[in-house]
Amino acid sequence: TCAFAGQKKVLAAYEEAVKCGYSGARAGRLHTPHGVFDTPMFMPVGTQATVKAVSPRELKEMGAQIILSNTYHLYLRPGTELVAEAGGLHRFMDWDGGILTDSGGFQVFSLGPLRKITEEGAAFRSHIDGSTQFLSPEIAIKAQMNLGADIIMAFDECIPYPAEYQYAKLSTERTTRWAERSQKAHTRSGQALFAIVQGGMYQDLRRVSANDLVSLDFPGYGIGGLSVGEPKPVMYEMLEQTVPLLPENKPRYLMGVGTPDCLVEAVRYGIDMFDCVFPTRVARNGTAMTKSGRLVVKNAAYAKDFLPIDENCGCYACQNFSRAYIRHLLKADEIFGLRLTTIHNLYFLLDFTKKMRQAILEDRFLSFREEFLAQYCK
Ligand SMILES: Nc1nc2c(CCNCC3CCCCC3)c3[nH]c(NCCc4ccccc4)nc3cc2c(=O)[nH]1
Ligand SMILES: [Zn+2]
Repeated sequence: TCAFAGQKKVLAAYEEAVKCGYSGARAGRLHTPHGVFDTPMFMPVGTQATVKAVSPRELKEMGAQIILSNTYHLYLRPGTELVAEAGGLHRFMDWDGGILTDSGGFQVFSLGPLRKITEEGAAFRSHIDGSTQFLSPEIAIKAQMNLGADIIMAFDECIPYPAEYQYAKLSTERTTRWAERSQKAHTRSGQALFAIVQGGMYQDLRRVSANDLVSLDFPGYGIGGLSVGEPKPVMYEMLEQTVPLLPENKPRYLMGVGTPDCLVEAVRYGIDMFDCVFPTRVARNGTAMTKSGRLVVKNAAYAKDFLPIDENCGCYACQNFSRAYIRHLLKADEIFGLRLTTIHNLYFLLDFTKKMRQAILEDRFLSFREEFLAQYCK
């Protein structure tokens, strides 16, 4: 099971926080069949059963605990039965840490060119061969049981932004019915099924969604329908409305959020888990993440810069190579260049969540947040 046990709540800081502004920040431990993991945590994304350009050994070395994979992609190719025959995702990709799979809801609505949503589920065209496919709560849960992740997600609709109130209401109610169907279809013990809170950008719908899903009693909760183009203050407002309604002793997973300024704000509201393609995606076009913002190492300015991307960074790229060298590799289309920027960006975010955890445990999270935000330009 996936119990959120042994969470350490530093009451003194919270008391202080409550007086000068809400802080639900917490440092917890997540129990799964593949280990006990520290939160807050960033989860590297491996869409097709690989975190692009890095090996499982390098992921372990940089401190990755749980990685993501995607039901939508693996269902289309190579097929989830094949992965089950291979012994499941952990065996297939040689990863013995934690794995979380998304249910495919988001990808169907964001990748699928054609999409028709009914009470039954979602019809879409495969982005690989254009064939017509169909996903429902039952199909998505069966696929995730085949893949064998430690944490799986209920089949949901990520409401687009902006959306009319009426549409958001109907979709959120349907997502709750889909969560119940996901729960009924989930028969694999030792595997945790998280529900996903929706509600668009409407406070009342967010509260109804959270309350309905809490009464269905899941071991953890994703917060969906955010980071879909809404202004950041709106995202924070939705978090403020939603997170306090979720059980304190269960993990909260903010889906698709991955820049450090958003992570530190979300942790303040009580989020424990994050995933985002951002760090690996921008790495592949030569952008490195640093505590003062982004550094486009491909720029001519770094042609003769023999310093590392970040001299205080402990990652393999910063310990051994210069900006000039990495820029040269990227300009020469050398795969090793992408590997180095990816390793740096993943290490940066994994290390950032470790630093937030330490700050929470030492009663200094709010000052950590202030200092970080002062230095980080979006
Ligand atoms: N079920 C579900 N998933 C969501 C996701 C996918 C989370 N990442 C899965 C991961 C699995 C492995 C393959 C990759 C995806 C979201 N991602 C975002 N924003 C990302 C916004 C973004 C940020 C940077 C770059 C691109 C997009 N909002 C999301 C909302 C939902 C949601 O309501 N329901
Ligand atoms: Zn580095």
